[in-house]
Amino acid sequence: MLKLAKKELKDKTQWTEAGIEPPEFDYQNLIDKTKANPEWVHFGAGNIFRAFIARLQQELLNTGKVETGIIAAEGFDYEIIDKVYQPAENLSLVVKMSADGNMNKTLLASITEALKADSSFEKDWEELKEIFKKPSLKMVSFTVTEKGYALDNMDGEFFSFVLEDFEAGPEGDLNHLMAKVTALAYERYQAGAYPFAFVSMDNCSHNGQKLKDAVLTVAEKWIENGLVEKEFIAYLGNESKVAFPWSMIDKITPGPAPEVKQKLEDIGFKNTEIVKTNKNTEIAAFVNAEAPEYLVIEDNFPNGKIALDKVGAIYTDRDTVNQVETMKVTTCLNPLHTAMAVYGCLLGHTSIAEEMEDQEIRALVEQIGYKEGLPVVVNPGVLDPKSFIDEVVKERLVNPYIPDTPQRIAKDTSQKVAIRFGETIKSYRDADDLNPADLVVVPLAIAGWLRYLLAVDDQGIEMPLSSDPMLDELTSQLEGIELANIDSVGDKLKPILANDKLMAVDLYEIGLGEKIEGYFKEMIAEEGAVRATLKKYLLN
Ligand SMILES: NC(=O)c1ccc[n+]([C@@H]2O[C@H](COP(=O)([O-])OP(=O)(O)OC[C@H]3O[C@@H](n4cnc5c(N)ncnc54)[C@H](O)[C@@H]3O)[C@@H](O)[C@H]2O)c1
Ligand SMILES: O=P(O)(O)OC[C@@H](O)[C@@H](O)[C@H](O)[C@H](O)CO
Repeated sequence: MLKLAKKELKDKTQWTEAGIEPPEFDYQNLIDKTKANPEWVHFGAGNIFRAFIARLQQELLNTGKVETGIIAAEGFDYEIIDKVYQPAENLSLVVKMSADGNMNKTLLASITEALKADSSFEKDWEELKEIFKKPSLKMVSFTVTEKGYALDNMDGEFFSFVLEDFEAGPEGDLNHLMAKVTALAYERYQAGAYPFAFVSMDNCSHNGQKLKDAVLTVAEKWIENGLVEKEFIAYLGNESKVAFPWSMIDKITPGPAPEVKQKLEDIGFKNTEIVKTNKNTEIAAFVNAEAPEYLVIEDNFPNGKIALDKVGAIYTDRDTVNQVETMKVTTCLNPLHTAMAVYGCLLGHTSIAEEMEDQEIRALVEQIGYKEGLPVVVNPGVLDPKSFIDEVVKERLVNPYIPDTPQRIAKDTSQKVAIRFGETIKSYRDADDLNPADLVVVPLAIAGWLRYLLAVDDQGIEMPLSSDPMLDELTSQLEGIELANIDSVGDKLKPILANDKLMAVDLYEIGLGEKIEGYFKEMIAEEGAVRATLKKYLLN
């Protein structure tokens, strides 16, 4: 039976006959070896982790280049483990969607355990502590979204549940993931101060620094409160002991799609239930993603590195990672995505590939990338920005088989605006021959996001907003703004556009605040005004 279960792995033929590539190693043996000498723990057991990261490890396992698997840890959304990992005995199906419609299917068996990282799940938490005490541990990686690292709000105040963690110390019942992983690092420190690397693989600018800052902040507060010895910070700050390599990861991995579920059911695959958890993760035992993929990691691993460079990843120096990441996250992919997400929702789209057939959206994407982004990109050498953006625009976003939606990408936009648009704005501010006030498409994207937050589409019909930790705060700031009533805007946009944490800079100080207010007002003038505004600024 094509069911994800250890016993079904024994009959390899049933999988190959169904066009599914089974693992070429003994899963139970892998589980035992990994338990004895764990090398890799990954936090954030979501979609990209299985589609890309764990799949690379499977390729290494298939060819005998590594001998242990990955231990998945989930420190936020425990339903993922209960509803997806446990019923499938930690196995998954990875479906790669090519542009010709071909679905390449892999039975993923490189994840050996899935643990809930919280002291309320005593057995799992104790096991994680034991894993962190093992000298063999090389890498602890993360795909936990930008908000997974945030200890404070937009006003720079620590969240109340983080303040509780500062008081509780490593032995307490911790709330925030960053406090939990600091507590686990403390276990390792006490066990022998063994070396290892903490690797963020999230789409945040300078992701390694972001992770390091969060972990060090927690550790400093614990020292201040007399909860751990001050030598702990020296261990965390010593790069030959604990490194925080930077990385860039790229592979468009939408949530599990109904059309893929149907195709899998058609071949008799059983684990097709799609779950939406109470914490808004859309997940299934199968994961669907595009074929292109890029993983660039700073080569800084004090306890040795996994041979990911044998399966396409690039290990390089920090400056190069920074340039590649800046290229992808701040100019050549993610800003295009965020702009087309908010405008796509406003214009009634539910598919990214379909949006690329909408001439205003296509112009938006092309101009934000080629016209305003590309001029400030530094060529990182290992990837060429022009070829990269060409592939994004001409091959990836248009692939009709990638079931991606503007609604997925619009999630958590408040956490991303500063990075995806703010970095380009700063580059224009800092360049001698450029002026941020001359930008058109980047401010149009920001105005589009504010227009999106009104939760009414371009036809004047109410639309649901994707989840975002700042949704209540932002929508209440915009309360009272009405379509076809420009006066209702008043000063309501000002605190948002002037917030340098949200926007990366005070947009009024660099001459963009009023411009964005103007675009916003044009877009609420009447029904259809969003499209008319895009036409006016992009197609003339
Ligand atoms: N999906 C993609 O196309 C893609 C591509 C490149 C990079 N990424 C990066 O990976 C991240 C996750 O993407 P995904 O596809 O796995 O998403 P997903 O929704 O499938 O999983 C999100 C994961 O993040 C965890 N998480 C969410 N909020 C958290 C919080 N506040 N604290 C701790 N953990 C939290 C969830 O529990 C879950 O494990 C993205 O935000 C991005 O930074 C994703
Ligand atoms: O994952 P996020 O929330 O940071 O951003 C949404 C998408 O833009 C993103 O997931 C892309 O698909 C990804 O960055 C492609 O590599």
